[in-house]
Amino acid sequence: MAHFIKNELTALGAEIELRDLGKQEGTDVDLPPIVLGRYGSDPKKRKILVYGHYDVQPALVEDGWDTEPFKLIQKDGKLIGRGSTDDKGPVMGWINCIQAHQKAGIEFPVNLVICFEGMEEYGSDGLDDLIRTEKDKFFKGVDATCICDNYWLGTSHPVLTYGIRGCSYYAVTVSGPSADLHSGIFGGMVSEPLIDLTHVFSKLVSPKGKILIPGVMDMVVPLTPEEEELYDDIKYSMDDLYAATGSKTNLFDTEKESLMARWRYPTVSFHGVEGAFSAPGAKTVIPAKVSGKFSIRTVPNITPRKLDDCVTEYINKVWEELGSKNKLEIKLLHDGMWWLSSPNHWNFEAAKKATKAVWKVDPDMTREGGSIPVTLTFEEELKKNVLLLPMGRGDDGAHSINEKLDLINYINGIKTLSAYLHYAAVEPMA
Ligand SMILES: C[C@H](N)C(=O)N[C@@H](Cc1c[nH]cn1)C(=O)O
Ligand SMILES: [Zn+2]
Ligand SMILES: [Zn+2]
Repeated sequence: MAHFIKNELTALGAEIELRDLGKQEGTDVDLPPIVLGRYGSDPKKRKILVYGHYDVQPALVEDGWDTEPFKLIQKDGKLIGRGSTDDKGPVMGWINCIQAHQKAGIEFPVNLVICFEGMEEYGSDGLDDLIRTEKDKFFKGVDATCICDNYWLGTSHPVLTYGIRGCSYYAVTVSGPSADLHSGIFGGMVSEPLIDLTHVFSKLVSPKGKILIPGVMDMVVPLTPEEEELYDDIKYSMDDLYAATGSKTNLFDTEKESLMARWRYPTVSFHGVEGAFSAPGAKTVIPAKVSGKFSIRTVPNITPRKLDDCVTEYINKVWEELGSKNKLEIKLLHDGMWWLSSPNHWNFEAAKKATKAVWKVDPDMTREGGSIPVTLTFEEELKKNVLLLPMGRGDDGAHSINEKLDLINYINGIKTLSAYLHYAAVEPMA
C-alpha cells in the first residue's frame, strides 16, 4: 500500500518519501513505512496537513463476508471491501482531489503536506516519535490539519468532529498445565485457565456496561448543563442505531444516553480469547494457556498510566481472591489518547462551508467513539488546529464484515475535501 500510494502521488507530481520506522518493539518485524509527501511549495499559499492510514483491520471470508474482503467491488451504489471507508477510501479521496484539479485545469489552492501511516489500527506505533522529531522540519509551517478517518453519526447527515475517545488495549494471560489436556481425564483435577480467565473478565464490566474497575469513573469529567444541551440538536435516532447494528440490542433507550455512552463515557469491550478452542465442532480440550483481549475506550480526563494502575491493581486483587494456582500476566498491548477540541476555529469554518456547498446542509458537530491516536499528538506538537472531516456513514461496517463506502459519499467526499482546501486557503484566521 505504501508503495502504491507513493507511485500514485509521484505520478501526480508530489514529492514523496517513505520513512522507515525500524522494527516493531520486541519483534523482528519491520514496521510499515510512513508516507510523507508535499504537493505544492508556493510561499503565498497556506500549508494544510492531511492525515490518513493505509492499514486496515483483519478480514477473512470465514468471518461472514459476502465477497472476498480484499477485492474491492462496486455493487448497488456501494464500494465494498476492507478499508473502503476505514481508511483506504478517504486516502484515495485525497489523491483524487489532486487528480481532479489537474484534469479540470484548476490551480491547487494550498500547499498540501501529506502523512499517511500504516499502523493506525495498532496504536500508530512509531508515528508519535516521528511527529516530535519532524515538527520543526518536515511539518514546519503547517497552518492546520485535516483528518479524514471517521464516520457520520447516521446515514444521511454530514458531520464535522471535534472529539474522539482514546483506547488502551490489554491482554490478560492465564497459563497452567504445560500442554492442552483431555477434559475427561483431567477435568476436575486441575485449575482450568479459561475458567479463571472467565472469572476475571466477569469482574471488569457488568452486562449493562457498568465499569467495575475502581477509580476509572472517578477520572471522568462531570457533565455540565451546557454540554448536555449540545446533545439536543444532534440528528440521530435510535433507528440509526438499530440499522447500523442490525439489531435492537441497545443498552439505553434514548438517543442522548446512547450518544453520551459513545462519546463522553469510557467503555470496556471484550475482543477475543487467544488459545481457546474456537473452531466449529466439540473438541473436549482444556486449553493450557489463554489470553483474553479487552480494551477500554478513554475520555477526558483519564490518563493512560493512571488507568494502567487501576486495571493492574484491580485484576491482581481479583486474582488473589480467586486463589488459583495458575499464573496470570497482564500486558498493555497499545494505547492512544483521547482528544477534545472546539469547533470554533477557521479550520472548522472552512469545512462547514465546504460541506454546505456539496451536501446543501449545515453539518452537525459531533464527537467520535472510536480512536485516532495521533490526533492529539498533531495538535500538541504542531500547535495548530485539527479537524476531523469524515467521508463515510455510520452504517459503513468499519471493522465489521461487508465494509462499504457509498459511492455518493466517495464522490461527494472528494468534492468536500477539495472544497475544504479552497475555503481553508482563504478563510480569515482570526
Ligand atoms: C476511527 C478510526 N477509523 C479507527 O477505526 N480507529 C481505531 C484505532 C485503534 C485504536 N486502538 C486500536 N485501533 C479504533 O478506534 O479502534
Ligand atoms: Zn479502524
Ligand atoms: Zn481508521
